[in-house]
Amino acid sequence: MWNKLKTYTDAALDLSIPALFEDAGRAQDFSVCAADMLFDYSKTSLTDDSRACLVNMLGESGFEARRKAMFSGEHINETEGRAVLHTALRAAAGAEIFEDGENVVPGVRETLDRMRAFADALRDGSFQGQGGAITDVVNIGIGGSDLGPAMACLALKPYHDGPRTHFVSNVDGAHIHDILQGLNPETTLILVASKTFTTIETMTNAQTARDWMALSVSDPGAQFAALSSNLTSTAGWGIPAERVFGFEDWVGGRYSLWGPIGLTIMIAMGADKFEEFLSGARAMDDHFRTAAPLDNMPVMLALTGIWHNQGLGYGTRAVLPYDQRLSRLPAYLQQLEMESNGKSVRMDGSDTPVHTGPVVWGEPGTNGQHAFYQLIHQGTRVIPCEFLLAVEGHEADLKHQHELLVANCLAQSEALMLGRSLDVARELMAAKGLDGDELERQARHRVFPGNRPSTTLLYPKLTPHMLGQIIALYEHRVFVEGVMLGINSYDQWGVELGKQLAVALQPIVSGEMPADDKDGSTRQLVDFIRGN
Ligand SMILES: O=P(O)(O)OC[C@H]1O[C@](O)(CO)[C@@H](O)[C@@H]1O
Repeated sequence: MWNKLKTYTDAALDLSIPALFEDAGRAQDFSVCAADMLFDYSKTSLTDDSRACLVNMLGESGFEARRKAMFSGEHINETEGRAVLHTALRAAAGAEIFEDGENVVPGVRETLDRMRAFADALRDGSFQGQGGAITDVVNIGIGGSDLGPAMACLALKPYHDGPRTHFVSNVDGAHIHDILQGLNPETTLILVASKTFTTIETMTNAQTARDWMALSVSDPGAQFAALSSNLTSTAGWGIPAERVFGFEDWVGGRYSLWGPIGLTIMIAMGADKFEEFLSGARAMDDHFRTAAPLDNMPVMLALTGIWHNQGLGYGTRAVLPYDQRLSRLPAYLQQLEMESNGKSVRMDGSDTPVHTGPVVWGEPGTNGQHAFYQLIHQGTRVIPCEFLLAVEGHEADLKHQHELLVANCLAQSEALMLGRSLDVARELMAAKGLDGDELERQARHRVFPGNRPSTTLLYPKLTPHMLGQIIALYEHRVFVEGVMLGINSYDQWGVELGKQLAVALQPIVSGEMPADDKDGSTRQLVDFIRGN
């Protein structure tokens, strides 16, 4: 399958992206409009033929059957024997989605109703802390139990009208110290967010929070709630069932913000707005399962990614939101994409013949422009850039700033594509009065190679509904890329080894055990740490 693509990628290396726009219809032909969004991938080297090849490869990968299998609750996470049904968390009330013969939607809606009642009680003050109404909520979780809700809470700040929300993830005591420092234990609620309820960072931080609270209130446990699928452990931790919000093992951690793990989002902006967030994701689900490939935004986002990474060998992908409130989106996508598609063995146990997921990274624009864009424009590596931009900001009184933001975003994709030729650079230097060798030397530094690919996702405004659409778009992109690669996007065995070794190293670090059986480097590090 991958050999077929090579014919087109070889040819693409000589293509001029600007020249492709001699076709007046290119911008429109190489874009997808759906659900009020525009995804423009025309500033890439994809052509009708290479795109058709990718669409054929998609068909050959068994994509349609796999998509159906996912939405209908089959156990497509084969290495863990689980269904992949995060889409059920945002299904409409009354929908029917079966897993092992049981319709899971009533259970999902029941949990959402319980979340709503709890969030309402916190927001209207009927749930009281030991010093009055809850003013602050701290979500203690890591990975998927942190990145999603933390990203979404920040993204939807204009909609916050509930208690303040905070996130603690790192086992580094500095994190919880700095967050708790400013809070009143009598009016703070702790949400322990952990699918497994065994993650050492989260359980350690939860204990620290309980100790902190016990210094000030008589019943610290009364201000704790749990978001988990391990109901035995939450009970063992003394959190009463009415404050435990559970979910099933068919929700992967990095896909879990649509249910109980999203409780912080619901508390911050209210259950109705949370429903709008879910409805956005649902709209993207409906689009993804019904639209033909060329009109299907997640599919085309994925095929563009495959073209750049597996096709042209560009190993990283920059995600560049021109939207300050999406500043945690790159970190969130790092887990979503790299934990999902960072594999090297296919479903059947064979090695993958091509690279799998790219390195995903990024920062919001315009900040990134003043940091790493230099390398993107003039460095030796080609880095496909994915711009995201809202047509309208929330700050009506700062419209001129939004216009500047928009202009910057468009300018970057234009500069990446068009570049600046040596002739133009020479003219610039001549206009500065240079000539001869010095003109030539200085001009060369001012050349931009151009022909650098980017895509742009435009959306009207970052509302709860729109954020739901955007996140679901990326979730489905990961799915499509995973299917084409033939890998399981829903396990994460690669995180296990380090966790096990950390447990074994802790008594060595603390000096309870010798480091004798460790390698020379680890022994040296331990000696240095102990010696200092
Ligand atoms: O929600 P839990 O079970 O604490 O897990 C947290 C995170 O840890 C991981 O298992 C990786 O270590 C992620 O997949 C997950 O999101």
